[in-house]
Amino acid sequence: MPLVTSREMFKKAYEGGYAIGAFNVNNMEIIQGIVEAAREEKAPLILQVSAGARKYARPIYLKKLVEAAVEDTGIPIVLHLDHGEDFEICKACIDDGFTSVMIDGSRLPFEENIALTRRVVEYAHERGVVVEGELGRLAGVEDNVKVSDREATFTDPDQALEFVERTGVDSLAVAIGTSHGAYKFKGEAYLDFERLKKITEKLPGFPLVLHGASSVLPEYVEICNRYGGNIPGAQGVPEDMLRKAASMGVCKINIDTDLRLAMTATIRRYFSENPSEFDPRKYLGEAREAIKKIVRHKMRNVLGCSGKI
Ligand SMILES: O=C(CO)COP(=O)(O)O
Ligand SMILES: O=C[C@H](O)COP(=O)(O)O
Ligand SMILES: [Zn+2]
Ligand SMILES: [Zn+2]
Repeated sequence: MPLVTSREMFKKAYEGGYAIGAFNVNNMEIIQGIVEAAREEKAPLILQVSAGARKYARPIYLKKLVEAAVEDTGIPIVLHLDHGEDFEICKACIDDGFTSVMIDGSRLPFEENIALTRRVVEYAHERGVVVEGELGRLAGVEDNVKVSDREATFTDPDQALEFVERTGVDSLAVAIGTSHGAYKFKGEAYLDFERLKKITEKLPGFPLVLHGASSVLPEYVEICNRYGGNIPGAQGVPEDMLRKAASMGVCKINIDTDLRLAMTATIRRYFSENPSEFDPRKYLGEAREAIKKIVRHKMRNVLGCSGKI
């Protein structure tokens, strides 16, 4: 099966009240860990590539690795651009064979976000590619710009409807209190489910996307810190909140930080317990296993997409 778009996946996910996991990829071990999990869970999958990932691995390497994953596993995989900041990067990815792109105009004034998103949608749809837009701003570090909690603005439900109608996007990332990275909440975790409900009511049947959805599992934070790391107070989105979001029109749930933490915790522990080992295959192999384990857990116990191929 070749790369697919998310159109059918989202339709089924919406109707079934579950979400598809969108996992960020940066190298071979991460890709292999994720796709092995998806294969064993029989789960549809979105692999997403950020501008930073393209810069790190170089576009052709990621593309070829994902192609290998598609050929090797035969599962439906979407190749998605995460947080495309301008028309040019979206065009480059579309021309390169991506089946989905995100144009992130959320930093722009409403009208400019609409104009930019509309332009990407026209280019993408002519080529059979789907587009995710974003309205509202997440707190935390995004696009290399620090957005303070104060400036973060949640998605307005009326604007969401107007945005979708005027741009023709296929899915919409909304801001309801999540943020990127490992420090999502200072006190108790809070997501604005009332707002999510209003957005869903304005856009019935329309797939929504939740960014910044890592749970920052205490187990991995603890291992990082025990073996020389220094990430005190890291906190993510509780998994039952993600389950709830998935039952309320959120069809795509973005996870990157949890994979980074699992990988780093595993490698830190390996180095500490095996000081004389220096074969990268040993520690990267364990890191790949850790990624597979956490992705299987997410699919089966949180997103609900296991067995949905
Ligand atoms: O939203 C994300 C990628 O677009 C990832 O969010 P996390 O930092 O919570 O993993
Ligand atoms: O949303 C951000 C993702 O976690 C990707 O992060 P990155 O830009 O460092 O690759
Ligand atoms: Zn954004
Ligand atoms: Zn994001």
